Amino acid sequence: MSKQEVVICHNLEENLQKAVTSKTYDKLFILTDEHTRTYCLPIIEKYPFLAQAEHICIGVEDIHKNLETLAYVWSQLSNKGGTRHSLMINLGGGMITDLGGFAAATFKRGIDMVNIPTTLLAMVDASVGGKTGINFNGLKNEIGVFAPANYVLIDCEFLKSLDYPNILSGYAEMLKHGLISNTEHWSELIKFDMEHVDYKHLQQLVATSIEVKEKVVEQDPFEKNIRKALNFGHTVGHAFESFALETGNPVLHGYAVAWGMVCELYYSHLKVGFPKDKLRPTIQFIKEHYGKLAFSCKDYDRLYEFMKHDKKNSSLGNVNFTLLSEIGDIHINQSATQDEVYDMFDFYCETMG
Ligand SMILES: NC(=O)c1ccc[n+]([C@@H]2O[C@H](COP(=O)([O-])OP(=O)(O)OC[C@H]3O[C@@H](n4cnc5c(N)ncnc54)[C@H](O)[C@@H]3O)[C@@H](O)[C@H]2O)c1
Ligand SMILES: O=C(O)C(=O)C[C@@H](O)[C@H](O)[C@H](O)COP(=O)(O)O
Ligand SMILES: [Zn+2]
Repeated sequence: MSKQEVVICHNLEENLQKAVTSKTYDKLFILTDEHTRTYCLPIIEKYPFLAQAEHICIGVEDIHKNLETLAYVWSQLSNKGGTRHSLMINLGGGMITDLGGFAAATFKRGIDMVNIPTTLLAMVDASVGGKTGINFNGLKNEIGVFAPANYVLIDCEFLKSLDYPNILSGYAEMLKHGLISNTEHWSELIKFDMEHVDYKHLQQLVATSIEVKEKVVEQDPFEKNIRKALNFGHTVGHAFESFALETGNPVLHGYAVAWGMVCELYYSHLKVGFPKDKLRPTIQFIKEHYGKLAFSCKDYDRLYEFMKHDKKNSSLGNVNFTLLSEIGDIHINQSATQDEVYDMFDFYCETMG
């Protein structure tokens, strides 16, 4: 996988111009969803070098991260004269960078793309590292490819119009980066005042968070080994997310990851000795800020069924976890029996109230 250039922008116009003139592109496409078309597109569409760009807009959030929307984007690229020498600019959150990235990676076997993430989650996680895809068959990211954007342009100005639940959602992935990196970063994240967000300080934390992800991706771009660390919290988190979507109460990805981390930290404590003095404050932070997902023991079988489809598994029936014996001490390819998974759910229900 070729390396992507991640730029923390001080002048987005200049950085984007550099990206779109880095090669001779015959056509520029800007992909937005209905919200980023309203809140984010006005910031960039006035740039003179984007005057002739074609616009494609899709519906919002994960219910649209599907095959139908993907086919719509492909048809727009095709009908509006896209060629292999066109450039796709994905302007939005993780839904846009995942789906737009997959559309660009597959249209005419792949065209160049630039990600301009506009949510906290997409800045620290989704736009970086090359995982693209769509949900399919009720499962998260079931279809996709690894395809890094040529450039990722980070501008925290976009966060000004983002609602608080989506700030929290992105913060959950930052917390994950804290847990898999080092105590200093984790502790700074746990102490951060989420009720009165200091955006300058947040910007510094964003830069550190991106570095954590980039370092892991550089070592293992195709998730054969250590990249599984970035999936911490997701074995259970994706099951929670798919379950919530299926039962008609979709939740934000980061919330599902935060709740997934409660289960996986508990299991880390049992299986590899993650220390209690870090378990408690992390769970407390998640409980205070993210509330809880409502489910009962009647739902355990369904949740377990979702977990059997996790991409880290090598065969159905063997659920693969990434665990932590300390902050930054990562144990990949750990497994749990069905009883152990149900014990995690019991712990979750008892602890989260
Ligand atoms: N590829 C990866 O490595 C990776 C990593 C993490 C998450 N993901 C995926 O990312 C998706 C979640 O991404 P997300 O949390 O960014 O959600 P999202 O893209 O659905 O955006 C959340 C909401 O915020 C709106 N929005 C975006 N930017 C805005 C802005 N600046 N101002 C106002 N509103 C704005 C969107 O329209 C949407 O309504 C999930 O599908 C998840 O699976 C992928
Ligand atoms: O970049 C990665 O690797 C991750 O696992 C990051 C996750 O936060 C992200 O949600 C990713 O899309 C999950 O991938 P999946 O392979 O479990 O679908
Ligand atoms: Zn995630």
